[in-house]
Parts: sequence; structure tokens; C-alpha cells
Amino acid sequence: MASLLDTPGGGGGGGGGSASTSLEDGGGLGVPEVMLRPDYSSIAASTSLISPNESQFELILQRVRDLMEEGRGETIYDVGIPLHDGEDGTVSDRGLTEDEFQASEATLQSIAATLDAECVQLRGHACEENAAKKTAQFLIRRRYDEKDFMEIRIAVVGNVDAGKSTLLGVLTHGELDNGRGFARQKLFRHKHEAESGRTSSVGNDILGFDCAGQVVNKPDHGNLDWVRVCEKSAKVITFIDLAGHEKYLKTTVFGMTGHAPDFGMLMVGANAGIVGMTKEHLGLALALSVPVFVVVTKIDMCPPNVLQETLKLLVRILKSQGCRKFPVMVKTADDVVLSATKFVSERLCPIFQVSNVSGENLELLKMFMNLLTNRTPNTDDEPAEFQIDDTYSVPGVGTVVSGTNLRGTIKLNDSLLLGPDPLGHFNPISVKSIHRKRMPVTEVRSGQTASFALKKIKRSQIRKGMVMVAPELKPQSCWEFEGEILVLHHPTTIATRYQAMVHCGSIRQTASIIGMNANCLRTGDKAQVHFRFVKHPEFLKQNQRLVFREGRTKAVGNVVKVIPHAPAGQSNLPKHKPNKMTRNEQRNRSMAGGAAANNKEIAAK
Ligand SMILES: Nc1nc2c(ncn2[C@@H]2O[C@H](COP(=O)(O)OP(=O)(O)OP(=O)(O)O)[C@@H](O)[C@H]2O)c(=O)[nH]1
Repeated sequence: MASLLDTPGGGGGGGGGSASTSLEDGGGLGVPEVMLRPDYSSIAASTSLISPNESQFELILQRVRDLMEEGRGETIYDVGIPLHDGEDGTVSDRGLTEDEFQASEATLQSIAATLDAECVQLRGHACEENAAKKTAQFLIRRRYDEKDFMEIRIAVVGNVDAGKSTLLGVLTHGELDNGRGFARQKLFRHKHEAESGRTSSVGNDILGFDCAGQVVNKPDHGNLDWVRVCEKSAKVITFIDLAGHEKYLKTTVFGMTGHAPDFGMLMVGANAGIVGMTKEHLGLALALSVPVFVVVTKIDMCPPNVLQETLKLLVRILKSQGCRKFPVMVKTADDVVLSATKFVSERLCPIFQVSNVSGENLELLKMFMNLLTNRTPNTDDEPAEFQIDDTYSVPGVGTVVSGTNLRGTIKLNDSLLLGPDPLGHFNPISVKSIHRKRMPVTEVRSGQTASFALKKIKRSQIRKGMVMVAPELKPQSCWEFEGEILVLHHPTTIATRYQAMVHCGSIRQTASIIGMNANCLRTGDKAQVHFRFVKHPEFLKQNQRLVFREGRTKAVGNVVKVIPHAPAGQSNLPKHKPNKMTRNEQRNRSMAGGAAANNKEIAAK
């Protein structure tokens, strides 16, 4: 099957090449430099932490505070490295003697204590130019109270049998696998999965790290108490375990779009190599701009030549024009720190080689996960916007919705607008209780997932893809929108009236193409397309990523224009119930009018 990744090597890295690209080469990746707000020149030297005067101490404190805010509660801080290396590229100013280093560490510890944060050394190095001097990096992480933690979502993808469920079992339950399915047993949720050994639901598993970076998961007789993990954690990694089998691709696409992952973990079985859905899943992550790292499993049972072949092909695919990634083999703790700090650049693709049976390199993988930071910008002070990805009816509690808070903060008893309903209305609801990872809390901030118990609403009135937003956002629903799409694969041609499933955030609904700026579309074509949802209106926003798929037909793109639907009488205005006739008339009129107007508009472009 043609895919985004089938483009032959070239462009990004020339294809082929050695599998062990040096990490230090990644310097020029265009990683956004830390914005230096105040004038830091008085603390720019590598020696500035040794014995700062009062004003220098304040400045360092402010810098660490700013960096932690940028990192949403944590930062990695260099010791013995000047803020800027000499303009001529000299690094002579680097490094501290043992005494100087100890004094610097003491200053940093006192700064961390002032900020109510923990400070642990991640790596230390003798300087190349002078072995008597050293540099180091420290993780400074805010101490969280019992009810709070940072959240990172990792979508786990890869072909069947790559070892996804096994790795998650090993990471979250702390016991190695026996190579015959022991570790994955702990994760299977549905009976049929346990029987067939295939993952079909979008499963969630958690791994907690405390503020010193230690794993806190301590299963009791095989059971993991989520509330205890969250209480002890400063950072909780949520794994969205997505299915490997082609038959569950729909679920996988939903997991990648609807669960707003920060990162993708692509699993590859060392001996099976890049087979089946591997490229498809990688292409999906790339299309949705989710940074990906790769975990090659089963290295304990793979002959070295086969492993090298797998790595070589992997590197070639990652470097190819369709991917343009910078693959990096992670083999030491140093590699972990460097790749975790540069990973957000999206172009870097760290590759781990692990065994779930012998445990080889699993510590490096855990260290990497501990250092990943949230990709969602802090928008806690903006109006709230929560996307619903599941609904439940809980005995004694009532209707519960779960999803991701994309923006703003939602507090207990807040009044929000829920919608759109089938008529495109948004209706007021209030939040009765909030859970984060099964733990009762009083608020949810931007980028966090949560479940809400809602007052006075039936589960049947809510569906995946709906949102709960702050009333000041004045949300509008839409039946129609324009998208810019790239067809990754279609066996023949796509023309007007073609229908397929649109995945956009947690929205999953069939839409029809009612116009486009080309007669027909084939694999590889790009076009501006006018869509109309088939069943009900949705809440969409400009620039949202979308996937348009049906069987093996797949297109990806962006929402470029939302065409708001003006429902007859918003429900927060005095209600009047239109009779069936008027409702149908209205619908027909808006369909015909909207489609005609927009076809004209697209034709004119
Ligand atoms: N020897 C060895 N076996 C492994 C390793 N990782 C997983 N396995 C075995 O490989 C088999 C498949 O692992 P799974 O975790 O079920 O694979 P999966 O990718 O989750 O598969 P789906 O859930 O069907 O997508 C199981 O029998 C595991 O015990 C490893 O590192 N070494």
C-alpha cells in the first residue's frame, strides 16, 4: 500500500546510512532557544552558581522559576556551562573544579528549596579540554501536593505482537515478562482480548514518577491502586495502548486524534522488523504532528544480524523524505538526557532497544519518560474547553463524561455549555464532581484529562465528540466546513459526494464531500475540500488536524474554515419547539443554501 512513508530516501538524510547516528550532531535542529527575558549577563558565566551575591542569587532564582514555568513545573538546569558559549564557538569557559562544583550544587539546591522543588543530578561529565573540570545537568521539579501531578499522554502504536501490552505490563507492574504473554495479562480489559491476545480497546495504563524521578507504581497482588500512584506522583505518564491489528485501525485513529497524545511510542519487534501496520501508525503520528520515539523490543531473542537489518531499515524510513526525522540510538543515560531535552523539536526521533524479558535498557526508557514534558501550552487562565471522548452511567453517581481539557481551568460546580446536541444547541450544565485518574479533585487545568459527573443530564443525550465550554466562548456548531487535505491513499479517485469518516479531535462522524477545487482526487493529491457531516452538527475549530478515512482510503489535513450553523433559537434563549415540518424545512434550506454558496466559493478559488 502506498503511504506517506513510501517515498524513497533522500532529502532529510540521504537514506541508508549508519544506524548509530551520533546524538551530539543534533545541535542544529532548530530547537527553540529558551527565551531570556531579563538581562542575565551578570549570571551568564559557568561560575555564577559558586558564590553569587544577593542580586545574582535573585536573578538565578528568577531564571529557574521562569524555566520551570515554561516546563510546566520542571526544568533541566546546566551547571558549569555558560549561558552562551563564546561567539567564536570557544568552550574554554566550561567546567568547574570539584570544590566549585560542590558550591554550585549547594546554591542550586537552595534555589530549588526556595521554589519548593526537588533537585537531582541527571548526568555529570569531565570536560574534554580539561579532565579535572566537570559539567552536569540537574532536574529541578516542583513538589506537588497529593491532589496534583503533571500529566503526559503517550500513544502506544505498532504492529501486532510488537510487544506493546507486554512493555506496558512490565513498566507499570514492575515485573519482567516470561516471553509467553505473562506481563500483558495484567492489562487486558475485555475478556475476548484475554482470549485472543489482541488489544482492541483504547486502554489506559499509568506510570507515576515522584519529584526525585523515582517510579512510584507498587502493585499490590498484581493490582495497581491508581489513586495511590497519583497521590505519590509529581508526573504521571498515561499510556494510550492502541491496537496493533489492522482490523482495529478505526480505534487506533480515534486514540491518536481523540485522546490528544503528547507523544507517540512506536513499538517494533526486533525480529519481525518493520511489518504490517508499523508504517501506517508512524504515518498517522506524523500526519497529526505527534512527536514519535521508537522502542525496538525482543532484543533478547533476536540474532544480531537481524537486529541490525531492522535498525538499518528503521533509520532509512525515519530519514526518508516522507518522515524527515533525525534518528538517534539511545544507549546511555547521557543520550537519554540529551534526547529528552531536544525531543520537543519534533524532528528528533530517539530509538531504544529493549527486552521485556531480560529488562535490558528498560531503565533508560523509564528515565526518558521521566524527563518528557507536557507539550500543551499553559492556557489555565483562558476560557475552558473540554473535549469528550467517552461517556458512562455510574450507579449512584449518574452521568459521567471523560476527556481532555484542551484549554482553561474547570472547577467543581462550574457552569458550562455542553453541546452541540442534534439541533446544534449548547445547553447549560454544571459539574457535580471531578476525577483525575480515578482520584477526586476540585479542578482540572489545561492539558489534563478528567472525568466529570454532570447534573441533570442523561447519558443518552451525550456523545463522543461533544464539548463542554465556558459560556463566554459563545460556541457555535457546524454542519459544514472546509478542509485542506492530502490524499495518502485511495485505490481509484475521490469525487464529490464521496463519503468517509472524519476524525477530528474526539469527533468521529461520516462526512460527505460536497465540493472541492479539483474534479477528482488521487493518491498524493492535495485539495481544498468542502465537507458536510451526515448525522449531526459538530463543534470544530480552524486549524484542527483531521483524518478522513474509509477502509484503506486515507487523507489527512487541516480544518481551514468552519461554516457556523445557526440553529433555530439557542436553548439558552426562551425555548420553542419547532414542529417536524419546520425542522426538516430548515435543514433542507440550510443544506441547499450552504452547499450552493460554498460550492460557488470553492469554484471561484
Ligand atoms: N522474548 C521476548 N518476548 C517478548 C518481549 N516482548 C514481548 N514478548 C512476547 O511477545 C508476545 C506478544 O506481545 P504483546 O505484548 O501481546 O504484543 P502486542 O504488540 O501488545 O500485540 P497486540 O496487543 O495484539 O497489538 C507475548 O507472548 C510476549 O510475551 C521481549 O522483549 N522478549
